[in-house]
Amino acid sequence: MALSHCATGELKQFVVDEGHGVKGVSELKLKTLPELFIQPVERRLDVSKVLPNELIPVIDLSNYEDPEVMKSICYAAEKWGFFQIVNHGLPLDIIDAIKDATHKFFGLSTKEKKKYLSQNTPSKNVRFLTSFNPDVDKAYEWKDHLSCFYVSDEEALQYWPTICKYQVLEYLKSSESVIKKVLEVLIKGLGIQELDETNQLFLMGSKRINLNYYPVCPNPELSIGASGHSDVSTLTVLLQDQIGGLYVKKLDSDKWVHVTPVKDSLTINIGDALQIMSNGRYKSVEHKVVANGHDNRISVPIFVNPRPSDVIGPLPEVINSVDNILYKHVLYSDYVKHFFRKSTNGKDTIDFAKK
Ligand SMILES: CC(C)(COP(=O)(O)OP(=O)(O)OC[C@H]1O[C@@H](n2cnc3c(N)ncnc32)[C@H](O)[C@@H]1OP(=O)(O)O)[C@@H](O)C(=O)NCCC(=O)NCCSC(=O)/C=C/c1ccc(O)c(O)c1
Ligand SMILES: O=C(O)CCC(=O)C(=O)O
Ligand SMILES: [Fe+2]
Repeated sequence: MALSHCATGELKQFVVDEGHGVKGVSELKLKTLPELFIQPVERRLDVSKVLPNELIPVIDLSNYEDPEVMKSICYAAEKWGFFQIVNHGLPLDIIDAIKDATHKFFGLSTKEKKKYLSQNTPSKNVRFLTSFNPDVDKAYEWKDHLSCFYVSDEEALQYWPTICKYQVLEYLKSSESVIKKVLEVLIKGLGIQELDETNQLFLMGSKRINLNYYPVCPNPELSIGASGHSDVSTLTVLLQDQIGGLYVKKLDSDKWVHVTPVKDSLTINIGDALQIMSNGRYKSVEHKVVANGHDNRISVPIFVNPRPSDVIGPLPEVINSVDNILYKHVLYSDYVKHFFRKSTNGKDTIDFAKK
C-alpha cells in the first residue's frame, strides 16, 4: 500500500485498528512524514529553548539515609521534579533483561501484538496502544506502547505477553526497594515519620508499567515521540536506553533540559498525585520526548500510584503548616480517567484537582 500518499483515515486504520502501530509506518521507510504525524509547532520541541549546559540532578542513592543525600532528593523534587539516581541497587542483569524483553515484544509480528489491542485483549489490564489517545489526538505521537496494570502475579502470568511477562514481573519486584527508599525520603521531607502499612497503600498501592517504543522517524523535527505532559502517578521510575530524547521543562521558565542518559541510572520524576498530596511542594513537571531519525529508542516507566479507589488530596501533615490549600480531594480513578480521555496538553490535568 502506498501509505505515504494515502488518506489519513486509511493510515489511522493501518496504524491503530490493524495494529501495525507507528513501527509499521517506520518500516515502510517513507521519505517524508505522513500528515497524521505532523505536529503543530507548539507541540514540537523548540530547540532554541533548550538549555544545552544544564543537567537535572544526579543523586547517588547508596547512602540514602545520610541527611545530606535526603536533602538533595527533597530539593530535586521541589526545584526540578526530576532527578537521576545511580547506585540504586537494582540488579543490572534485571535491567538488561527488561530492555531486551521490550525489544523482543516490539519485534513480534503484527498478528501477535494485535492480540493486545483494546478490542482484542484478554484482560483490560494489558493493552497495546499507539499515540496517547488516538480517538482524540489531532496529530499522532510517534510512539507505540504496551501498558500493563499490575493486579497480581497470577493475573499477569495468565494474560501478559509470554515474550516479556517474566522479565516485567521480575523488574517490578526488584524495583520495590528503590521505590520505598525514595518515597521514604520524600515523605520524611513532608514531616511524615515513616513509610508504614497505611501510607504505603495510597502512595504506592498500584503500579502500571509501560514498555515504550519510539521507532526511527523520517522527519523527527516535525513530529513528537511523546508530547508535553506530566505523569499522573505518585512518582515514576523511568528506565531509558542510551539514545536520549527526553526533555524536561525547567521550573518557572519556558526552557527545556535534556535528560542525558547516565549509564545504569534510573530517572525518578514526581507525578501529579504527589504534587497534590504535598500541596504543591513537590513538583510534577512537564516533559516531552522527541522522535529520532536514526535509532529505535525504548523506555520503561513504572508509574507508582495510589490505588484507583483512593481519594487523594493534600495530606493532613502538610496542610497543618500552610495557609493556602491548593487542591481538593478527588477519587484517583476519576483523575486518571480524566487524564486518559483527553490529549496530553502540558500540565493541564492537574486543573481537575484545583480548588
Ligand atoms: C486507568 C484506570 C482508570 C482504568 O480503569 P478500568 O476500570 O480498567 O477502566 P477502563 O474502562 O478499562 O479504562 C478507563 C478509560 O481509560 C482508558 N485507558 C485505560 N488504560 C489505558 C492506558 N494504559 N493508556 C491509555 N488509556 C487507557 C480506557 O481506554 C478508558 O477510556 P474510555 O473508554 O473510558 O474513554 C485504572 O486502572 C486506574 O485508576 N488506575 C490508576 C493507576 C494508573 O493507571 N495510573 C496511570 C499512570 S500512567 C501515567 O502517569 C502516564 C502515562 C502516559 C504518559 C504519557 C504518554 O504519552 C502515555 O502514553 C502515557
Ligand atoms: O520515554 C521517555 O523517556 C519518557 C516517557 C514518558 O514520559 C511516559 O511514558 O510517561
Ligand atoms: Fe511521562
